[in-house]
Amino acid sequence: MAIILKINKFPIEFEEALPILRKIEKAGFEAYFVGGSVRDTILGREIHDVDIATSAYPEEVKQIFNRTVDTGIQHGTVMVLDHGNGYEVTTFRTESTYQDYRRPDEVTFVRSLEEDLKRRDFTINALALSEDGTITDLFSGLDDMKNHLIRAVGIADERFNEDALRMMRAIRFSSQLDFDIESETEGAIYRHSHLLEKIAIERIHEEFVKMMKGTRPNLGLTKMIETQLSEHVPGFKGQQVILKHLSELNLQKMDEIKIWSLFAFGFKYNKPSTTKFMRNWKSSNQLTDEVVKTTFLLNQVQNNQVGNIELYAAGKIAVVAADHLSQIFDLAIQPGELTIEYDHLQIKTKRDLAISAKELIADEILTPGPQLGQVLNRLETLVINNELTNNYDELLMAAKSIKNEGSN
Ligand SMILES: Nc1ccn([C@@H]2O[C@H](COP(=O)(O)OP(=O)(O)OP(=O)(O)O)[C@@H](O)[C@H]2O)c(=O)n1
Repeated sequence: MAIILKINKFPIEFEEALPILRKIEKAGFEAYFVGGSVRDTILGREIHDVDIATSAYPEEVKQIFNRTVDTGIQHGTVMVLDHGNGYEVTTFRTESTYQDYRRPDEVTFVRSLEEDLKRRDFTINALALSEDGTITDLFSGLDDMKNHLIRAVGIADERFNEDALRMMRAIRFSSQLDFDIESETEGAIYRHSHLLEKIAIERIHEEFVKMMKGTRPNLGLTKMIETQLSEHVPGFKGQQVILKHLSELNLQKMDEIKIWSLFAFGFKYNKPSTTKFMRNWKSSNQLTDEVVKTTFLLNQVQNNQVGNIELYAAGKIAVVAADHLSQIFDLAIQPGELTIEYDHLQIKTKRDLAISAKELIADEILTPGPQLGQVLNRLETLVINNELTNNYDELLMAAKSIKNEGSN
């Protein structure tokens, strides 16, 4: 069994950060790379943020470096600025500080790496990498990596009690890495699933989307149902049958709009219920708007009600999303059909009309007032439906006759 105990070549992100580790060590403290970047390096995945853990207390870190920012000093985190990069350097600590309702003063700083690794969530996230490439693996994280397992550090119930979001993180990692959840850990998620309701929805949202964008979203969704976590997130309660059905669809390559529309359409939501669902997940207005449009368009596809007006109202983003989802839900349209039809529309917004309000006034066809708006709306509809060509002269003539119709 080949266990890597030493890394021979650091990825560039670590190379660049090595002087930071060395400087801390030179001052007489310990310092390691920790967390996701170590995990992802060993797995050969791209790394994001380089996190450093140290035995130096925050005030000591600040003395070692010239340029630091107190990004989270009460949690023990100081940002060290170096050649345009910022590194989070965090003092070893025992308490989990992840729950928003915890007061920062509950954090206990310690000098021991072991104490720090012990309070981390999963064995694969509890590895420390030192400056010479040695990996400290106190909880068989490397074995678990080899066996593709997400396993809580120590007693799973304790880890989830410290921070219930970790249950969603387990499922997210399972989907991202295509790992299974070790059975003790999975059992603890099942027993503690209700604790998820204590967690800020924004944090759950983030993990949920990462899970759905992972390599195995189907696995993630199935695990959410099996562990009952799905019973404790907005809109999913009591929907196991539908969720199970959704978990069997092809969920690859979905962006956020498609992800949320998948559920809204799956739950047979109309416009107001989709909006409510999105609000409950604390989604941005922009995302909510696109999801509402996509879901509505999918309903129209299902009911065979899609014409140019519907495509125009939905807009390109929703049209593309609905095209993809129509295939996933096996609705009776061809791949890309909506997008092709949308692209053929003569205008995509009112601004594309070949005549403007200003020009109608300048040509003395109309004067400012409600009738002007009505005529423009009418022209817009006629052009969308290809009953008129979007050309200045044709629109001018049409505007005249619409006006005359109105005054007769
Ligand atoms: N609820 C949490 C969140 C984080 N951690 C620890 O803090 C590290 C960094 O956390 P974070 O940056 O949130 O996640 P990563 O594991 O780095 O994963 P990713 O970058 O993919 O989000 C984790 O690896 C883990 O050791 C934890 O124990 N419990």
